[in-house]
Amino acid sequence: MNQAWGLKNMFSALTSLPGAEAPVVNPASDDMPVAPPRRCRAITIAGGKGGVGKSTVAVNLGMALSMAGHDTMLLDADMGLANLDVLLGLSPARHIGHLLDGTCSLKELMLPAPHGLKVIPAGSGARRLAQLDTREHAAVIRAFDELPDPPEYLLVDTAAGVSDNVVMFAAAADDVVLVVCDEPASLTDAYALTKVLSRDFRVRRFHVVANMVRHAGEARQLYEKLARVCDRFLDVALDFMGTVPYDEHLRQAIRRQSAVVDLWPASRASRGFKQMAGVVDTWGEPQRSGRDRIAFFGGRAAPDGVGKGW
Ligand SMILES: Nc1ncnc2c1ncn2[C@@H]1O[C@H](COP(=O)(O)OP(=O)(O)OP(=O)(O)O)[C@@H](O)[C@H]1O
Repeated sequence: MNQAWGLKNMFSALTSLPGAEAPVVNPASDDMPVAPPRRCRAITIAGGKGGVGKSTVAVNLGMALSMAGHDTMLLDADMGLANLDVLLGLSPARHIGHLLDGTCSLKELMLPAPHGLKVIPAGSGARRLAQLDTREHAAVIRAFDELPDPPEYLLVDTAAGVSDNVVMFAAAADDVVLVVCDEPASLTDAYALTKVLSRDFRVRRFHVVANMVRHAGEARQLYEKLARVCDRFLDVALDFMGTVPYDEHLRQAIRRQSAVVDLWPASRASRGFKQMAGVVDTWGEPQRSGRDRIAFFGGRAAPDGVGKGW
């Protein structure tokens, strides 16, 4: 089996509720079918370049989805340099490393954030975590299978660059969001990531968020620049997902270790995040299922050396 394709379907499979395809019979009414439970939609937030606002978008889009009544989970996949817990003022006692060494479950790792958002912290300052191999990343992805009640949305915040960590989580997700801002390196790095994901992992669709936008028209220009070069050289489709204006409220919210959508819901940035949450809500359920592909990682023991010296 092509590994990339396997992973892509795996993530969807592992975050799907058991029995998601089959109509469920309501026990109260003998044979009256009820709607099957909704599948989890896994959305990876990437961008290539550091500092473009990936974590900011992940936290605020995640909380905007929660505020809109969606069961939402945020996974910090910036292993070794985690910062979502800091952005939200959370104090994790454990991290993904403890999940990998088997000393806690995904559910035990989960931290509650405001408005019902759930956060899975990655751990900071552990070099070993920043060097997870393919099997270890796969084990993290597989751990979602343990969740008896997967969320409606799983947002995955990734690191900068095109490391294995970033491409595995992006390739495994249902959607990839590219966060860009008006800096030449942001567009070239976003293009490089798009190229790797499309060429090596067959990711064909990307959603673009223009961040730190300072004037009307800048967001569209950014999107069009990236779309033009991708159209010319890659076999991908890009859609424009939304805009976050440059907004000092965001920096103040970070200093107060809170999400701007929580502290200042009427700010310009918050309005951008809420619009984006509305866009995500139109995507509906992921089409892919592939529960049978769970066997791809099934039965693998914890990789050697995992959990030593976090
Ligand atoms: N729309 C915005 N308006 C003002 N400041 C912003 C905006 N978006 C992000 N920032 C600021 O830019 C900085 C970088 O943001 P963030 O940490 O989210 O980027 P990142 O892409 O996740 O970075 P890294 O790759 O290093 O993890 C932060 O100080 C954040 O407050």
